[in-house]
This record gives sequence, structure tokens and C-alpha cells, in this order.
Amino acid sequence: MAALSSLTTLKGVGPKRAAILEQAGIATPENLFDYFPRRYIDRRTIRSIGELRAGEAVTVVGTVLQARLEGTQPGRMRFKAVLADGTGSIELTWFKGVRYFASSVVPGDALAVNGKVGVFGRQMQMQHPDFEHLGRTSVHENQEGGSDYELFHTGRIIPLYTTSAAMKQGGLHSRQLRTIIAGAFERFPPGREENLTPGIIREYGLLPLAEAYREMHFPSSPEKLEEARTRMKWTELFYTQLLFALKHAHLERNRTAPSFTHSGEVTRRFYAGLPFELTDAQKQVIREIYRDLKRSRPMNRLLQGDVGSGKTMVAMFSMALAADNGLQSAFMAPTEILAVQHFLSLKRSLHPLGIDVALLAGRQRKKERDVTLAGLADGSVTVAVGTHAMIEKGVSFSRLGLVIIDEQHRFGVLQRKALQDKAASPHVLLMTATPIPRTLTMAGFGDLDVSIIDAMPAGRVPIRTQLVPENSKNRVYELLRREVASGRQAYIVYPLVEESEKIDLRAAVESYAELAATTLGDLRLGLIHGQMTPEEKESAMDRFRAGEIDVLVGTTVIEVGVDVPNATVMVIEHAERFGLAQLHQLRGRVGRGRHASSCFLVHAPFSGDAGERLRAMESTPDGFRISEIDAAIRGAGNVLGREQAGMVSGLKLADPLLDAPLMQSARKAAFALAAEDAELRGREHAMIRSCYLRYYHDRSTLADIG
Ligand SMILES: Nc1ncnc2c1ncn2[C@@H]1O[C@H](COP(=O)(O)OP(=O)(O)OP(=O)(O)O)[C@@H](O)[C@H]1O
Repeated sequence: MAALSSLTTLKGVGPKRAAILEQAGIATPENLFDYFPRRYIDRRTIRSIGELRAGEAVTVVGTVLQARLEGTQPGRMRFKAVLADGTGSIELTWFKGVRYFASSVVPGDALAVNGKVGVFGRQMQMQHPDFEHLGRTSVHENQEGGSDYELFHTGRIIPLYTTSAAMKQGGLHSRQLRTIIAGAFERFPPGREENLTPGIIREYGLLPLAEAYREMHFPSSPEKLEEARTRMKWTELFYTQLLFALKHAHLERNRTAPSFTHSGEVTRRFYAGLPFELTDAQKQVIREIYRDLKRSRPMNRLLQGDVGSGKTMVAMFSMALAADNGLQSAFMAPTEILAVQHFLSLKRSLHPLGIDVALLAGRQRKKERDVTLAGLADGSVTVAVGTHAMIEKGVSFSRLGLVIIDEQHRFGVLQRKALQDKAASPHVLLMTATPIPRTLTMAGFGDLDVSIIDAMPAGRVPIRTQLVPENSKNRVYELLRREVASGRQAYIVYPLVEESEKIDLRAAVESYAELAATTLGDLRLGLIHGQMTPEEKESAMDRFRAGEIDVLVGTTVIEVGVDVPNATVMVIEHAERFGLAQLHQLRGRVGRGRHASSCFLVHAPFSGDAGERLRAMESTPDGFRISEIDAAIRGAGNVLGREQAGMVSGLKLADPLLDAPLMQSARKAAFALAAEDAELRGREHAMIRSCYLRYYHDRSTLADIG
């Protein structure tokens, strides 16, 4: 298609404009077609001038009766024209570009104009209307017997395009783009390739692609425009879901995972020893996991649950099941503090059942580490808990059957894969305490099966969340002291962001010193931050857990997973500097036991989105709701995390939150196709295969299809 290589054959595009367009990524007519309007204006109804009212935005058609250029002040001009249509007249006024308008609007011209009606004295007026020439004859008679002029910039639904500064400078406004794109439709008529099969188009009732493109730019009606947008969004969603569908189909055929045939002694004793009743949500999720593990296809499941909902308990169950089936489990956590915490609680629960649990973290002593490695290799250690130290080369398992990854979004694809590669085909359970709405999960993690813990253990008291201006935080300290006096514990957290890490850290340490010397001088304070050695951090955590520290002051190293049910006060300093997900995580460190808890968001005067974030925290305790609000503020891609963001930002029109029903339907189609032809080898799928490969051509996603 050589003709498609240049836009200069189009009317209105010279070499200079072609260069400007190319800079904006528009080098071919195809690119032009893909340059969708930013919005539309409905200018379909043509009104009689005699019946206009002030304030209305309307289109009228008439003949220019007079036109004149007037000086207003020295050096200032205005151009006025009077347009009449037999029912009345209206004055058109321009203050800018007056010479151009004066030369292009002359008495006798038939014009369609669109703008907002104003009244000056008793005279109807329109300032800077958008207009279009309809010829040099009077149009009154034409209007009677139907028009013999064709309206383009008025009298229909008009597309408006985004234009860059360079485009504007080169005289490329919406109006010119409209003409150029219409020219492209004329010159390179739609014979465009389809990117969906006739079967899919029929089954899902979609508009053919060529028609959809035309309607996107020049809608014949609002309904058709909606159909066109649906078609475009559906296609985007289909290709993103196809990636997941093909991955899923691949797993489905890979039936080599060890199947857990029995739940036996370990699981039974574990269950019997629980100090509390599992919630129905936990039981349900455990059933879902057990069902997966019994199959010989590897489990690939994402477990979502709000902070403190009891995910770790579910993970322990899965490990007990693995042990019953003679298999090892590996549990990877994103930070050393968390790995140690999980190690301690797993050891407490599983060791009495005869299961050997070992820790693999960064800076262990060599001797200790060697013993653990030997135990994993000969199978005497059944459960390994650790950080990314577990994926190092020297670590090997004798019969690893289950891989659990906590806070999965903190690990990259490659790190997760490295751990999975420690066994031929292990079952994988990913966990996240940053729950996201179902449709976002589908958009970002569509290849995973999802389990959700949607209820909190019984007896939890809702956390009271309060915004506190910086200058009245003494109140907060008073309450904190009362809580400590009645045997509870508290956290005080300071922000630490990468760009200003050193300054932030110093500020946190100084604040700690000041609190220790003054306001909270009589309480037992502990300090924890990222620059401390693992031993120092561990010791601070240990002492807090053991109740030897009343108030733990620190940076966000205590953000996720830390579980001390006796802590009931969370004070977040400079809360306006934290992201919403982080605030929710931090708040989740309290309210984990039977006592009523409080979270104080101490803030300096804030600007930008901070107010929305803080008010969201006040308004709901629900992590799903929080991430919905977060997505509305920051965009879905940012909520999903780095890796998934690429997928979602590939969506130009579709919004995973707003277009949930479309995603469901596109997902259904993608999964049906993948189930039928997992490598897209069928001749009738060749077109989809090539579109798919093109779609992922320059994305870093692993989109191989055999
Ligand atoms: N069914 C239950 N009834 C009462 N307490 C429970 C129940 N399940 C778990 N717990 C307790 O609730 C606390 C939180 O559980 P757990 O640490 O498993 O939650 P989590 O979802 O992993 O939390 P986070 O996301 O914050 O890490 C723990 O102290 C745990 O012992």
C-alpha cells in the first residue's frame, strides 16, 4: 500500500504540515484514522434566528446582509457581519483575526454558523462563532425545499481533536484536522483490514471496523457513535484479554503439577489447634485452593483480601496440605521484617505438628544458611520462608510443590518466575493485601484465578479514622498516652520518599529524638527505619511484639503485613505526602485484635489530590473502595503497579473500571478462542494472530504464542 506512506497527497497537507503531523505520530492515513476525536459537539439542529434565546448554543443558517470592519480603539479592530434567514437577523462579531474574517465573509455569502447566543441591547449576537460557507447564493429558498448544500463543520455532530502547540502553530486546529481526515476517508476509502473474525463480529453484535472508524470521526447519530466506540473499546479489551487467555490455555494443557491427593494428619491437627474459628470467607477460599491443588494442572491463583482479613492463615493451610502430600512449600515475602514475622508465626503453628520451618533471608550467617540449604535440598526442611534470597542460584529444593508469594505486586515477573523455576511445575498462590476491584483485577491479572476474602474475622471493632491538622496534634499524643496507660501500643510513622530520602530520614530520626526527650519522654519508645541493619530492625520488632516497647516510631518499613494485635493507635505524620494505598496499608496495622483502634492522619496544609486522598480514608474502611477511589484519582494503570500498567495504558479508549461489561464480553470471546485454538494456528485465525503479534510488538509483555 504505497499510497499510504504519505499524507501530502491530501488536500490541506503540504510538506510543512506533514512534518508537524509526523511529529505527533501521524505519518499515514491509518494513523489519521486512529487519531480519535477528543470529544464531539452536537450541531445537528438548525434553528430559526427569530426564535433564538440568549444563552443557547445553536447552529443557524442564513445569508450575510452586511459586513464591516470597525476600529474600536486606536490599533484595535473588530469585524461585524449581520446574518439573516427570513425569520430574523443576528450580529456576528470577531475581535481576533479580524482581517482574515473580513476577507472571507462578504455580503451575499450563505453561512452556517455555530456559537452561543448573546444579546446586546435588543440585538442578538454571536461572538467568534464557528462558521462554514455554503456558497454565494441565498439559502432561504433552499431551506424550504430541503437543503442542496452539505454541512460539514456545522449541522451535524462535529468531532473536536486534541492539537499540540506545534499543530496549532502550523494552523492545524480541529477544523483543519476534520477536513484532512475527511479527505483521507475519501482518498483511501475504508477497505481497511478487519481485526476481528466475521464470527466474532456477528456473535457479539459489533460494527464492522471500517464503518466504526467512519462513525468515530463523523458520527451519523449519537447512537451510531456509541456503537463505534463500543466496537473500538471491545477490540482493545479483546486483545489485552487474549494475552491472558492464551497464557491460561497454556497452563491448562500443562498437566504436570503434583496433585495433592489427600488432606491428612497435618491439616487435621492444624485445624484442631486453631485458637479461633475460621471465617466463612476463609473456609471458602481454602476450598477453592484445595480444589486447585487436587488437580494435576498447576494452580495459578491470586488471593486478595483486605488488610488483616486473615490471608496468612489461608497460606498456612495450603502449606499444611502440601506437607500432608510429602511436598515442600516456599513462602516469599517482600521485606526482611515480613519474612521474619511470617517465619516466627509459621514456626509457632507448624513446628508442633512436626514440620520443619526454615528462614532464608539476606544477611544470615553462613553456617546457619548452609544448614538450611542442606535441609531444603535433602527434603528435611518442609517449609522455607524468605525474601528474594530464596531465588538465588545456590537454593534448591528436593520436592517443591507449592510456591506462595506475599505482596506479589512488589516482585517482578522475573523474580516470581525464578522461584517457580525451583520446581518443574509447582502450584502458585499469589497474595495481595492491596485489594483492587474485580474489573481491575481482570484487566491487570486476567490470567490468574482469583479468590477473595471479603469478610473480617468476627469481633473486630471498626477503626476510627481522623484528620488532624498539624497544629492540634497534641490531642493525638494525649489519646496515645491513655491507650498506652491501659496496656495498648502505638505506631508513629513518618513519610520517606525516594527523592528526598536522606532529608526525610533525618527528619524522622530527629522527631523521634524530640518526642523521646519531651512529649513522650516517660513512655518506652523504639525506632525503626530502612537504614538500620536487619538485626537492629528485627530486635526493634521483637521488642515491640513482646510488649517491651510502647510506641514504635519509624518510616514506612512497617507498612505491610506487620501483625501486632495489641497495637491500637496509628499516627501518620505528614499524611498528605502518602499515597492512598499506603495510607490504607498503614491503617491496617491497627484494628487487628479485639480492642477499638484509631488512626490519626496528621497533616500540614495540603494541595493537589491530597485532600481527596485524606477524605477517602475518612470515608471508608474498605480496601476495595479505597482502590476504586485511587483509580479515579490516579488512573487505573497506576493502581495496578508497574508491570500491569503497560497493559492498561495500551488501552486508548476503554477504561477497565467504566467499561466493565465490555471487558466481560471481550474476555469471554478471548477465552473461547484460546480454548479452541491455543496457538492461533487455524487458518481462520491467521488475521487475529497477526493483529495480536502487532499489538504486542513493542510492549515488553511476554506474549509468545508457541
Ligand atoms: N478467623 C479468624 N478469627 C480471628 N482472628 C483471625 C482469624 N484469621 C486470622 N486471624 C488473626 O487476625 C490477624 C490478621 O491475620 P493475617 O495476618 O492472616 O491477615 P492478613 O490478611 O495476612 O493481613 P495483612 O494483609 O495485613 O498482612 C492475625 O493476628 C491472625 O492471627
